[in-house]
Amino acid sequence: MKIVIATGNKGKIRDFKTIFSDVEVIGIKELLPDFEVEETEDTFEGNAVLKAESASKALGLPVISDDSGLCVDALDGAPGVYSARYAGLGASDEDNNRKLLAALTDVENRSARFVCVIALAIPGRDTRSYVGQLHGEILESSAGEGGFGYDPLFKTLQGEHLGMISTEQKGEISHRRKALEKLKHDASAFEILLNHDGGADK
Ligand SMILES: O=c1nc[nH]c2c1ncn2[C@H]1C[C@H](O)[C@@H](COP(=O)(O)OP(=O)(O)OP(=O)(O)O)O1
Ligand SMILES: [Mg+2]
Repeated sequence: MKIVIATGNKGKIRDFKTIFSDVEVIGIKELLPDFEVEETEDTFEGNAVLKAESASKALGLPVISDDSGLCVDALDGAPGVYSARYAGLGASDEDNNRKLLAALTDVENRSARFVCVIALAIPGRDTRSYVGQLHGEILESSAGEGGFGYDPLFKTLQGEHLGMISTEQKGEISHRRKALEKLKHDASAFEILLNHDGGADK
């Protein structure tokens, strides 16, 4: 079984591979090295749909995408859908993390949540999407080397530091896991996603 994911983010692909241990996960760049989609929508769902539909159309196959980010209460939900470009276009995770810590200097309310929207595009069908969230807080400084993106700055409500736990542990609790569970519960759609040949012969 194979699943194509319309993402160029290696951290997301690693998360998906861990969560889907019994399915082969293929990043879109393995099939279409130049795949890029401009994220022009102002919601996670909107951008997730853009990415999934564009990849599905290009391949003629069912595809999932992931649009995700970090919403900080004290910043009115920022960086939100702009999480990847918070410190500017082409910003690194380190640049974004530095900017976030600076924005929260002396801020007491550090509550935040990760949001993940997975869209499933199937040729000839309406695209569906599934949301998962993980609540927690932003640390005063980074902790651990694990994960990707904003993980080293995040502690869950249950006290797990995402930069200090394994990919397997993150895969049990993450916003990405929660969105995927919803997709799995949409059994007929999930069935179609799994029962195709993920472009291996293309
Ligand atoms: O579990 C996570 N742990 C830490 N950080 C995370 C996570 N999930 C998303 N994030 C951050 C990374 C990036 O700054 C932004 C996603 O932006 P987003 O546009 O969805 O992804 P992206 O541009 O890296 O790859 P792509 O669009 O090809 O899927 O949120
Ligand atoms: Mg992106």
